[in-house]
Amino acid sequence: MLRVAVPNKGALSDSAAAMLAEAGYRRRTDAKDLTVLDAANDVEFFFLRPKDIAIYVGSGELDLGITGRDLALDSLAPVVEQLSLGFGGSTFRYAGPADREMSAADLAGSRIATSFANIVRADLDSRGIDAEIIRLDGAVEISIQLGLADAIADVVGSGRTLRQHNLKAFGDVMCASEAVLVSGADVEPSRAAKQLIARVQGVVVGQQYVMMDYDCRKDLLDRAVAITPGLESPTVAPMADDDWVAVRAMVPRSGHQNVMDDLSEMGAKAILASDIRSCRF
Ligand SMILES: Nc1ncnc2c1ncn2[C@@H]1O[C@H](COP(=O)(O)OP(=O)(O)OP(=O)(O)O)[C@@H](O)[C@H]1O
Ligand SMILES: O=P(O)(O)OC[C@H]1O[C@H](OP(=O)(O)OP(=O)(O)O)[C@H](O)[C@@H]1O
Ligand SMILES: [Mg+2]
Repeated sequence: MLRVAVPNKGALSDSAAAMLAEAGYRRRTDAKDLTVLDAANDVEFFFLRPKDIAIYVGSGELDLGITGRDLALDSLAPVVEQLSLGFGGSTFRYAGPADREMSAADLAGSRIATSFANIVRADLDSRGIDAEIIRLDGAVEISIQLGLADAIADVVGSGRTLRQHNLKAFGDVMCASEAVLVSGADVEPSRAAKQLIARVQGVVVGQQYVMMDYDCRKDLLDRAVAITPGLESPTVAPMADDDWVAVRAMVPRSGHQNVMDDLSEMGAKAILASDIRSCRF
C-alpha cells in the first residue's frame, strides 16, 4: 500500500487536503485524525507536522509527502520534488528593524533568530559570514524587540507580520518556496506513487488553465486560432448555422480575461470560460 504524508495543520494543510480530494482521494473527517485509510485507492495518508514530512519521506518510511520547499530544504533530508503544487507560496528572507538600512554584510558578528537554522547556516557559509544563529520554534518576529536577536530569517507571505513588528526584509531571497510533492531521493517512485503523482498533477495543471468555448464566424477562424492556439490545436465543431463554428481551447488562467477581451473585440460570441477540475495529457 502507498503511504503518503500530508500536513496536519498550518498554512499548507487545507489546500493540500483539498487538492488530494480533488484528485479523487478520501478526505479525513476529523481534523484530529492522524491517519486515513483510502482502501479504494490502496493508499494510507499520514497527517504529520509539515516540518517532519521530508524526514519521514527521506528515511523511506513513507513514499510521498506534501510539504513546503523551504521545510524540505531545511530538513536536509534526501528528498526530491516530484511536483510544485501552486499554493503556499512564500519567500525566506532576512529581516531587521525597519528604521535600519541593513544588508547581508551587516550580519557578520550578529545574532540571527530563525526556525530554519540549516538554510541560514548554508547561506551564511556561502557568503563567508560568521554569525550566531539562535534557533526558535516560531513567532520569530518578536525576538528582536525582546532583545534576543539583531536580525531574523523567516518565512514572508503577505509581509503583514514583518510590518506589524516594524521589521523590513533585506538581502537576497534565500528560498522561493511553495507547496511541493516530494519522494525519497534514493528510490525510483513505484507504479502506485507515479499514479498518485499523475492524478495530483492533473489537478495542478487543471487549476492553471480554463476551458474556453466560443462561437466564431468561419471567416474569422484563423484569427481566433491565433488568439486561442490551445495546447495542440483548438477543437472546431460545426454549428447549425453554416457560417459559424464552435471553438474550444484550453487557455492559461492568468490572463484569460485578456483573451476574452480579444475574442470579443474580434467578433466572437457566447464566450465562456470554465474551470477544469482535472486533466491528463
Ligand atoms: N503566509 C504564510 N505564513 C506561513 N507559512 C507560509 C505562508 N505561506 C506559505 N507558507 C509555507 O507554509 C509552510 C509552513 O507551514 P506551517 O507554518 O504550518 O508550519 P510550521 O511553522 O512548522 O507549523 P506551526 O506554525 O504550526 O508551528 C512553509 O513551507 C511556508 O513557506
Ligand atoms: O508574511 P505573513 O503573511 O504575515 O506570514 C508570515 C508569517 O507566518 C508564519 O508564521 P506562522 O503563522 O506559521 O506562525 P509561527 O511563526 O509560529 O510558525 C511565518 O513564520 C511568519 O511569521
Ligand atoms: Mg509556522
